[in-house]
Amino acid sequence: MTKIFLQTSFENDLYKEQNHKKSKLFSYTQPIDFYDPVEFFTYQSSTFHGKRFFWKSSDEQLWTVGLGIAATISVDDAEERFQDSHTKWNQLLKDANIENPARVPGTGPLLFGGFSFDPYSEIEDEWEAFGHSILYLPSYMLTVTENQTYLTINAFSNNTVSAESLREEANKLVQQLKNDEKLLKENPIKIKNSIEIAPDKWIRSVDEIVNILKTTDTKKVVFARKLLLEFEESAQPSYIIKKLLEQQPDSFVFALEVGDYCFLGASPERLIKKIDHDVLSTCLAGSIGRGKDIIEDQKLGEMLLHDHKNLFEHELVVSMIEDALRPYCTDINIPAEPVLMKMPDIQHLYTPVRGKANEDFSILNVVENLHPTPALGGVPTKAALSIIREKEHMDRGFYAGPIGWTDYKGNGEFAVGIRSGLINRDKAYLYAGCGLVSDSVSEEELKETRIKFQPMLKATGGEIL
Ligand SMILES: C=C(O[C@@H]1C=C(C(=O)O)C=C[C@H]1O)C(=O)O
Ligand SMILES: [Mg+2]
Repeated sequence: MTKIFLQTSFENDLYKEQNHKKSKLFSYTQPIDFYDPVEFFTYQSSTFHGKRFFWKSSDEQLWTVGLGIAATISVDDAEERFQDSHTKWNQLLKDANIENPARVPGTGPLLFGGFSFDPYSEIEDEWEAFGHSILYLPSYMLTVTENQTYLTINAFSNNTVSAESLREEANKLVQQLKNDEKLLKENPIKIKNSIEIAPDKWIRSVDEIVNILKTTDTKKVVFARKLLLEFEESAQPSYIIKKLLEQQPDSFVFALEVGDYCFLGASPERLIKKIDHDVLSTCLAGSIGRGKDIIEDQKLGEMLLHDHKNLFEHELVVSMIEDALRPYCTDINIPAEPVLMKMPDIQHLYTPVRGKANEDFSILNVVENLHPTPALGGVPTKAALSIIREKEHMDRGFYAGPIGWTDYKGNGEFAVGIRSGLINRDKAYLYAGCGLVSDSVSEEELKETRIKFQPMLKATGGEIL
């Protein structure tokens, strides 16, 4: 039987063209019985630790989990990261031998990964392993969609790999999964310390920025801060993922591991989704807390829907997303007024943007055109980014950057990596930001970031701030 190379072939190796000169990608997908995605993520964690990803879409239409790395696409030139990733992905797929009879979006060869918020930021130690972009083609991938579970295996070989040998490999794995002892029991994570990084200084910077917004043409700046958590022991991402799924059922739940680092979170904000010709982006900006009962909750919601400051924060996002999608879409449809999106700790103003992809649409290029929207950057983008660089004094890394997947058919979905944290053994940084406009009040914005820390704090068993 022809030898096939599974996760060991490109382990810890960047995708280099010469490696793939002779070897080509063999990909095999088959439907299997349902298998729990979090259990799959935990399967043989000593082997796959550091080379895994997890994704659940906010509408629960797609779950995908990757174990092991068949290839990594990362790029040297941060400025060209979207275009270069797109080109390398197409090269990798060019002579690929793909067996995927069902051809369901999210199955077959698929890249999962993300991009840093700011390609010009200086990378701090904690984000070193991620660089400015990282996309994995997994060795083994589980997809749950449309009430069916699929297993995909990707491998490179210089020889012809028969579908038969990949099928055998798949069957072997299915058998092992069935026999696997379920490991997830209770959440053992305990927080030792939680330290907000310089909140007083952050408040002073907010005042300075608001002053700039009052006196210049800059209209909005999204300003973020971080919080350090220290755990009693190393925190396993599986437990945090499990909690996020339980506690934030309407969010995207994502995790991306690079060595001993795991970037994960529960984001309510879709950047872009494309399935066949259908395109969906969402504008999410403008926030208020949840009430302690239905009456108070409705009152807060009504206030948000009519609040000038929040409507302005929101409107800036809608018009930018419309402009960014126009070159790639026809039939763009945008409701005139936002509605409420209620998450467990917070409610937001929400406007969906729909369209049909034209022939110029390619998801990584559209992500490039959209990122950063004024929900994460500001207006005008350039001025806002330079204020963020000057005042924030932290490396956002992948926080607020695009995170998601694209398959070999060009389908895909990216969220923005907010309500998130970077876990490294017994430490984590959590991130939260908020849209500042000229009538922002710094104390209120601090409160808003405190609410935005809650999903990750609760999932790690932390105290409510
Ligand atoms: C920046 C964050 O959230 C963004 C800012 C919002 C706001 O200021 O109202 C709302 C949703 C997000 O677009 C975050 O959660 O860290
Ligand atoms: Mg806000």
